[in-house]
Amino acid sequence: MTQVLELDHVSKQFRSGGLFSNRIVHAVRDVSFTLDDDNPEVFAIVGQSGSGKSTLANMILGSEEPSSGTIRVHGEDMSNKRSNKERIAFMSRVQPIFQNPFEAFNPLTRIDSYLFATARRFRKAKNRKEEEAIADEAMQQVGLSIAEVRGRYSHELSGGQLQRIAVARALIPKPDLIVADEPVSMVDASLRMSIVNLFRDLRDRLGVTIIYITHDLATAYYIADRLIIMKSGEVVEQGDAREVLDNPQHPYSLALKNAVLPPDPERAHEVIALD
Ligand SMILES: Nc1ncnc2c1ncn2[C@@H]1O[C@H](COP(=O)(O)OP(=O)(O)OP(=O)(O)O)[C@@H](O)[C@H]1O
Repeated sequence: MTQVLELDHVSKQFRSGGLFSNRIVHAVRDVSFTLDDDNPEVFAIVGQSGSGKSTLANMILGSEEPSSGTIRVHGEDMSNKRSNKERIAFMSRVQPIFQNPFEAFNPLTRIDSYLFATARRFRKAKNRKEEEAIADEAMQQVGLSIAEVRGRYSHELSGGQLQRIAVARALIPKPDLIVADEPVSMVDASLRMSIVNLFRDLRDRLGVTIIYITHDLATAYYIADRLIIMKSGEVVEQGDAREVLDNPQHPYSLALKNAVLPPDPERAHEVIALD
């Protein structure tokens, strides 16, 4: 069995409070998990603000180095990959979706040009016709088309549409892992369900593994196959999402569940829509 991603005792410390401060923040402590290649899943990383979720995401995306431990993508240790060619090969396999779709797209740049540039960079599109075909294929995967955004700018589109376009852009390199950091928290509540459903759909149709990072147990319960719950940088609970959330063992998971999930968690989707 091969692994899309393997975290092996990964930790990250930051020095906080300036150059001469000795205060150390343990943002991530000794986190290990694996995501198998032949079993695409939605894997949720759940925790409240400051629990270390984004630091973990940044390390998986290669934008932060672990202080200790190893991250392997398809068995390769990412910390050795330094050349531009190696970076592009890595990025084509692991793609990010960020929290704020309005920040992901420059207001002065046409939306379609982002998709075309990604098609040139990652799929070697040689002319506009090839760029259009690749961009349209990705847009169709998220229920849109290139015709709908041609010549338009980010302020002309809703947060929900922009987040779908961000997903389309992430699909262009044909990744096998998408790391989505709080992807619905800035999207209108009425559109959240359609975005979380899209992740499940991509898992099933394209076999993409999704790391879904959230503070929101309701969406995690609704879409995740497995999850880890983080507190102060540590994994306090992990396993099958339904099993963990139906019967949390750690007091923190229990408190989190009582705070956000309805008494009947099968109705989690109602909370997501009404939030
Ligand atoms: N570059 C940094 N320098 C110093 N401390 C940092 C840095 N990045 C994160 N931290 C600290 O590490 C801890 C974990 O932060 P992180 O952003 O990973 O948490 P989070 O769960 O993603 O929270 P949020 O949802 O608010 O982003 C916090 O105490 C944070 O202040």
